[in-house]
Amino acid sequence: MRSAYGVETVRAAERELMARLPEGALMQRAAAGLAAACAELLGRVYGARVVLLVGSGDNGGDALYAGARLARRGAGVTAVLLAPDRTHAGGLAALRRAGGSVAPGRRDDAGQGPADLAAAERVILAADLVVDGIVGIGGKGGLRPDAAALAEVTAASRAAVVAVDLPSGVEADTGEVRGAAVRADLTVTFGTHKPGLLIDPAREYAGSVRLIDIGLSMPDEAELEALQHADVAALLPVPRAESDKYRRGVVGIAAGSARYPGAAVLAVAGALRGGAGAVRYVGPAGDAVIARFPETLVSSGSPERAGRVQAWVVGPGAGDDAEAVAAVLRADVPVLVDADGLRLADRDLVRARRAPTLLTPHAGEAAALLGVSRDEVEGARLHSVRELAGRYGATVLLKGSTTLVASAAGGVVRVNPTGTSWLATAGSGDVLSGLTGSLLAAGLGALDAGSAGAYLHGLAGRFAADGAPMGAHDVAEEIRSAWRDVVG
Ligand SMILES: NC(=O)C1=CN([C@@H]2O[C@H](COP(=O)(O)OP(=O)(O)OC[C@H]3O[C@@H](n4cnc5c(N)ncnc54)[C@H](O)[C@@H]3O)[C@@H](O)[C@H]2O)[C@@H](O)CC1
Ligand SMILES: Nc1ncnc2c1ncn2[C@@H]1O[C@H](COP(=O)(O)OP(=O)(O)O)[C@@H](O)[C@H]1O
Ligand SMILES: [K+]
Repeated sequence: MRSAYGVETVRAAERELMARLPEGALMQRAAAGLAAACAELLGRVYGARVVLLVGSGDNGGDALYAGARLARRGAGVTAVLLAPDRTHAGGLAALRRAGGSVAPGRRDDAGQGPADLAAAERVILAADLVVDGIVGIGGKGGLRPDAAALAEVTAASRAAVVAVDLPSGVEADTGEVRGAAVRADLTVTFGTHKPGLLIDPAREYAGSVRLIDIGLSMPDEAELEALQHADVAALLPVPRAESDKYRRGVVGIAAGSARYPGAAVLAVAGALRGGAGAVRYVGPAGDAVIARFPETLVSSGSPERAGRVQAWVVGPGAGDDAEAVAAVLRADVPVLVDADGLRLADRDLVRARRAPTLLTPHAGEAAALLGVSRDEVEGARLHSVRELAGRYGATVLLKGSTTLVASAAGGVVRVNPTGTSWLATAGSGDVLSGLTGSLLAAGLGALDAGSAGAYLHGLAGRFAADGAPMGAHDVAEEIRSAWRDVVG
């Protein structure tokens, strides 16, 4: 399990540890890890041109001490100071002792003003490596103009960019990015991941992320967590000697329409690979389903008369069949609502349910449910998924470049680490809903089913694409390889 904690929790853990350590020890640990990562990225430190972007807090202090270490190994290190009078004094002294220099300030005489942008631009454009120590977990709001200008110059440079703790300009707690932010190739983060490093759009700015252990001990419950293979393997159902098809769970799929029979086929394709013992299909696309998957138990008419199921999936390609959605929501078993079902589901009916409900919107569907724009959802995924979960009293899986799963009761949010943008292909969401519904039928809770489903689906997408375009049915076919990879 990879866990991420918000700023307040990190600060509390830092305070607790700092009280037991000599002053400055934590910053030295951070700087040592940062310098080692920079050296590795550079390959050859001696003679490398390194520029430090230094803000007024301890994030800048980390950059300065790391820069001093690199200077001692022969790099030419120049610091660009955003606020010379508030620069970390110890870090700046260490850099100077090691032979590093400071880019000229705006007042030519003593060079004491904030960095002159033209001078900063010259050194940044000539650098091999830029170390972004503008701001870390102390950041508030979008970058101020001076800092934003440096982020923009850095983007124009061909230097490798290493962000200290976080790319400056991204929100640590949410993954939101308001205005300019530094785009890093590598982010070296300290003590623990922060939610912003795992959630888009901020995640994209972070590049690859390296975690440096500085000895913090974090609470058991994280704010955000990403399952790994072993966590998913422990959740996946395995048939035992006493299993039969009913005991393994029957998943009902109420999906598809005369117009969209393919959605039914794809949802069934996912469900057949999700661990339930049988898949029932109810709806107008029975012929298409049975032609492709003869093992499906097919019926038409109302879901209420389809026979017993342990979980329902409703909505993919369902058109306007509001009655089928209402009938499924009245069933006292776990229900997954996707696609058209989201539009048709009555919120009070969802809220009144006693069995678990899992809603699986993409950003556009979530936007419609929340009454905001798609951009707002994509810019604030964590907020959006929590808000929807609260409003509907349901577990919500928000799909997209960062898939998140949140429970109605709050608590930890799961982020899926396996996704791939190749999954942005018509019908792949239908496969996900079938697969995840099958996991619900097999007995997983809604948070676990959603996160294990997204995990397998992401992995299957990677296997199916393997660097080339693929269709949603290819994803369904690779679920079995993904499953084997996870449990193997
Ligand atoms: N507290 C600790 O024990 C440790 C902290 N470490 C480092 O310290 C950082 C936190 O340091 P600080 O609390 O000093 O905070 P930061 O250095 O992250 O940021 C605070 C400074 O940035 C400025 N600032 C805030 N928002 C800004 C914006 N939007 N645009 C431009 N400037 C802005 C503020 O004026 C303030 O001076 C961590 O991210 C990490 O890099 C590490 O050295 C490890 C140990
Ligand atoms: N840019 C992306 N990166 C990673 N995964 C994505 C991206 N875009 C879409 N996906 C995934 O692809 C699937 C698409 O689902 P959905 O939007 O419901 O499509 P459809 O309705 O056509 O089935 C979801 O699992 C989603 O998380
Ligand atoms: K930073």
